[in-house]
Amino acid sequence: MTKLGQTAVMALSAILASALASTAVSAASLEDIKKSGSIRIAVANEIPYGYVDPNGDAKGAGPDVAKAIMDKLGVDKIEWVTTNFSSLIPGLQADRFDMVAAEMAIRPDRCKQVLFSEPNSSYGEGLLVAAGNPKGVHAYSDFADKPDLKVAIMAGADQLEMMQKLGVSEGNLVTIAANADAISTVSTGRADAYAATGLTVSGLAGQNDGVEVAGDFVDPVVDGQEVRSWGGFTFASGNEELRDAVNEALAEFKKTDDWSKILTGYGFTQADVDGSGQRTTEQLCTAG
Ligand SMILES: CC1=N[C@H](C(=O)O)[C@@H](O)CN1
Repeated sequence: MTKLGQTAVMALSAILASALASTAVSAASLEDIKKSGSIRIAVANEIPYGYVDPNGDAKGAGPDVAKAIMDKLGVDKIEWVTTNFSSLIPGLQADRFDMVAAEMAIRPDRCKQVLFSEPNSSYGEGLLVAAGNPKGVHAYSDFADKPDLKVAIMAGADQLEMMQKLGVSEGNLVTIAANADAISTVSTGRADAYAATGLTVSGLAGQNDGVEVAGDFVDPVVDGQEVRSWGGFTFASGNEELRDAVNEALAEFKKTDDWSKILTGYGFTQADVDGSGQRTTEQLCTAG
């Protein structure tokens, strides 16, 4: 390329970069939120983490704690947004909402894309199977050991990485768009089980007689450790002020009985509640 050509290409790249920068969306700041008295918070309709019930009321460990936090911050109005789990991070990045209250697991790959509060919860894994567990599935590793078995996972959820680490091949994975699709996927035999958190699975099993929680469940061991997740509130990168204000209010609220009552009221065990304080977000974001 001639020198003139190179200069033209560089000039064009600079124009493109500045055009892209000017269209980049920036999240509502803590100041904006306090001034308007209103915040947009997303959930992924997953009982008991975050969901909007048929009356339009937001419920779950994330929303109930978020309501208490917003009260402390003097934010009167919460506009609840429901979206698929896989759209939570892109939605924050596109400024569709200011915060996520889905108890999304704090993981290093996600910490590179968004900000997390300190943990609000901790939880383990489970399996949803068809009534009577016709294939006798009891562990995530079954899907690696018995190649004819298929397991459903929700798009964007961390069970994908667990299955990959356990050696489950792509062909044995059935990806569903939303948690609500799990019941039909499992009861019709499209997949032999749905892998999700233990509480997600019991929430679904309680909704339909065609499915049940796999009994004698063997907790998955990945990278030599039994899988445990720590859920937190999520914010767009750059929105540290909002994250810090939420962290401050959360730390205070976690000292109260109201906080633990919210969690146990949604089925979290005392070990889940106590476990939430056993990791910091920094530790979880930098875990190997
Ligand atoms: C609350 C929750 N946690 C996991 C995750 O963060 O990927 C998934 O199981 C989806 N739902």
